[in-house]
Amino acid sequence: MPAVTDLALAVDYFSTAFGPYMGVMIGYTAFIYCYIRKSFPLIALTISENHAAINAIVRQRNTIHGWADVLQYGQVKREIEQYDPMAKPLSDCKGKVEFRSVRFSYDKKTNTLEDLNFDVEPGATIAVVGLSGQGKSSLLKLLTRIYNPSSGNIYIDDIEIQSITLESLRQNICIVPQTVNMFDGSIMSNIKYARESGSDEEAMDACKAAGIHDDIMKNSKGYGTIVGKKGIKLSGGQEQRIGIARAFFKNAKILLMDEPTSALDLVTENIIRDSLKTAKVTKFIVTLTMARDATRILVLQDGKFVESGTHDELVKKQGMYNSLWSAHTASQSST
Ligand SMILES: Nc1ncnc2c1ncn2[C@@H]1O[C@H](COP(=O)(O)OP(=O)(O)OP(=O)(O)O)[C@@H](O)[C@H]1O
Repeated sequence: MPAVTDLALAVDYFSTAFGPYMGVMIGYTAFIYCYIRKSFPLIALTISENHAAINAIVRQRNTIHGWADVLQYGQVKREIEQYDPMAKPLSDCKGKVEFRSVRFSYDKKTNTLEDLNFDVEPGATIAVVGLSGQGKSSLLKLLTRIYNPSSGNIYIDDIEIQSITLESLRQNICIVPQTVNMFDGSIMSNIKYARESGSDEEAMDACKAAGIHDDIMKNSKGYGTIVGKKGIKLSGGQEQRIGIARAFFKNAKILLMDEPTSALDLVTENIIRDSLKTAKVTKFIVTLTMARDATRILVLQDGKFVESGTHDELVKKQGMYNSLWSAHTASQSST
């Protein structure tokens, strides 16, 4: 029942921003608008992947600027929704991914990504690394069709992704974003909204794999503990692990992790690394800390791949990856 979830999320979020009466009105209006446009994922995606923008609106409470942000974001979504009317759902996704001559520009003037070519076999792990602002997150946004490439094509299982319905594409991809969105509700509902048909046991297994189960059980109400505005405040690291648990629980064939361990201690990071090694899904990981486990590391500089290989190969090469890795290990040993 994704439509019900979208409606509940819409009402909940708009109520937080605009008060209960306006929130219900705006939430319902937005829901009906999305229904008409056959785009249920719009609200859910806006909320889940653009948590920072929505939270900024919540913090500003009721300002007209907040609305402008929502509408502007909706504009981006509308552009993307102009996909092939003949688009079909992706059935039995294997998780093979291909980028062919992909170029992308946010402003149609400067290229953020240039001529990207690579293949990923099902179940492989790709680490995308580079300095800040080189285009790592942008690459992931193209795969989820938050944006379309300016030119070139992206394929999943040899099917061009613009020929796949947006809903189906996103059902087969799960994302651990840099900032994890928690909504008011129990920990269990925060995990299970990723896949409503999943069981409580599966949710708990996902939490064990993400190293958050023991923390949850320390609360007297366990998985029934309410988080968010009406309940306990989770630490950044706990939120991040809930985000990872959600992704494991969704059990999609392609997993995208955008700096998933930035707020985690070494022990928890190792639990997650072990879980990822056994997960039989295609993984894109944007973080240096986990790059050494990757089947292949792609080093991005100024929107282009400048190096590609395994950790050992790239360390031997003494190039950009080696510099990043040396700086990373030096910073780890000094903390
Ligand atoms: N929505 C946007 N509109 C315009 N430019 C953007 C947008 N998002 C990112 N950029 C620009 O695109 C470039 C690549 O950004 P991106 O976030 O992909 O880099 P990154 O390698 O993931 O960086 P970081 O490690 O800091 O997250 C940057 O110059 C950034 O300023």
